[in-house]
Amino acid sequence: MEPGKLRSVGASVAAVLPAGGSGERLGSATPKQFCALLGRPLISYTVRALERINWISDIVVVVSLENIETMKSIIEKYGHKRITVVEGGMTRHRSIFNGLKIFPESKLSSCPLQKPEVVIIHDAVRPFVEEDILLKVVLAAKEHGAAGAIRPLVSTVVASSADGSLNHSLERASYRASEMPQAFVFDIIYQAYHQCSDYDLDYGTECLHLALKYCKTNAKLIEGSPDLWKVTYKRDLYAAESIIKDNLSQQVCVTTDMKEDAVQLGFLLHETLKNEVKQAKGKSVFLCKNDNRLQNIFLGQCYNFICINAKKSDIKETQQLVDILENARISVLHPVVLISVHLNVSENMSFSSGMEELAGIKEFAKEVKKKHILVYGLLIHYNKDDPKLQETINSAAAIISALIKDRNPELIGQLLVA
Ligand SMILES: Nc1ccn([C@@H]2O[C@H](COP(=O)(O)OP(=O)(O)OP(=O)(O)O)[C@@H](O)[C@H]2O)c(=O)n1
Ligand SMILES: O=P(O)(O)OC[C@@H](O)[C@@H](O)[C@@H](O)CO
Repeated sequence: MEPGKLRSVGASVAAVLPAGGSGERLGSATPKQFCALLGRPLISYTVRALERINWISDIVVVVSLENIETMKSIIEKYGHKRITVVEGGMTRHRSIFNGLKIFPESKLSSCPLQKPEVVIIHDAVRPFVEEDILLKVVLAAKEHGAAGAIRPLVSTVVASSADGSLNHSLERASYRASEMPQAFVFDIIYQAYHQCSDYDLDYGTECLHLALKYCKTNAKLIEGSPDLWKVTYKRDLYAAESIIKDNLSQQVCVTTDMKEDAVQLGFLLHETLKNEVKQAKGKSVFLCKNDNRLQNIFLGQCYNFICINAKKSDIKETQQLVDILENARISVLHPVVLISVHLNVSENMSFSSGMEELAGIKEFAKEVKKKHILVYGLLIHYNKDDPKLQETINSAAAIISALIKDRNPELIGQLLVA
C-alpha cells in the first residue's frame, strides 16, 4: 500500500458483494460463486481481492439462507478477515439492499459495523478486481455521488420487433457495457433502494440507474480493464481457472544445496528457464540455497519451486523445502508446485539403481498433497562434459514449465525423465 493512498481515499469505505444467486446460466448444481477454481471456491478469490486492500474497512457478503454456513466455513478455511455474512433476497437488487441494511444508520448503534461514507458494490463472481479500479470508482463516487466501471461493447446492441425481426441497432461506439466494481456515497444508494419500486427491485440489473432515477445522481463512468468480466457461463469458469494458473506461474524459484553438480545444474536450469520465460511477460526466476532464509526471500509471491537433489535417490532436500513451505503457510490460498529434481550423474550407474528409493516419491507426494503442495519428480541424466547437456537442460525446462502451467493434481508423485 503506497503511504499516500490511504490518506488520499479520505473517506470510510466498505464493500457489499452480492453472492445470493443460483447461477442457473452456468448449469451446475453448485451456485457458480461456490464452484472450485484450483480447489478453492470462486467467491474466496473475490473476497481475497478486496480484503487485501486495507482502506476497505468491512466486506459484507450476501448469500442465500441455505449457503450461509457454507460461506462461513469458506471464511474460516481460508482465513478471510473483516467479513460479515448477510442473507440475500430473491433478486440481485434485493440482495444488495439487504447488504446495505446491515450498516447502522446511527453511529450510536451497538452494531460492530460502522456506516461507511462510500460503499463499493461488486459482484462476488468477478474475481479479477485490482486496487487501482477500486480506488478510481471510490474517489469518483466521493466526487460525483456514484461511479462504475465500464468496458467497450464486443457485440452490437439491436432491438427486435414483435415479430422477431430487426427493429433497429444501436451505434456501438456510443455505448459501453456496465461492469463492476461500482461505488456510491452510501446515503445516495441507500435512499435509492429505499425509494425503489418493486418492479425495479425484481427486474432491474443496474445500480447506477437506481442512483439516477431515484436520487438524480449521474454516475461517473470509469474505463475498466478486460479482467473485470463476470463469471456467468461454464466457459467463464474455465477461463477464470486458466487466468489464475497463469498468474500463479509468474515466479519460479530454483533451490539447491551447495554440492557442485547440483549448483551447476541449478544455474543451467535457472538460465534456461529465464530465457524461456522471457516470452511470457513479467515472469521471473530465482536461484537460491535451500535453507530457512528462503522463507524471507520469496514466499508470499512464489508458488513454484524446483528443488535440486544432488543424489539420485535422495529426496532430503525436497523434504526440507516442504517443511519450509508448510511453516510459511503459503499453500493455504493457492496450490504450490514443487518439482523434485534428481541427478543421474554417472553413466556407469545403471538406470534402475536407486530407483527403488525414488519410487518413494509417490507416497511422499500423496502425503504432501494434503498440505496443498503438488510434488512431481524429474530425473535428469547429468554429465557436465556431455556435448548434448544443453539439450537435456532444455528438455528439463520444458517439462518444468508444463508442470507449473498445468498444476495437475493427477500427476503428483510421477517421475518424469528429461
Ligand atoms: N438473488 C440474487 C441473484 C444474484 N445475486 C448475485 O449477483 C451477482 C451477479 O448476478 P448473476 O451473474 O446474474 O448471478 P446469478 O443470478 O446467480 O446467475 P443466473 O442469472 O445465471 O442464475 C452474482 O454474484 C449473484 O450471486 C445475488 O446476490 N442475489
Ligand atoms: O444481470 P446479471 O444478474 O447477470 O448481472 C448483473 C450485471 O448486470 C451487473 O453486474 C452489471 O451490468 C453492472 O450493473
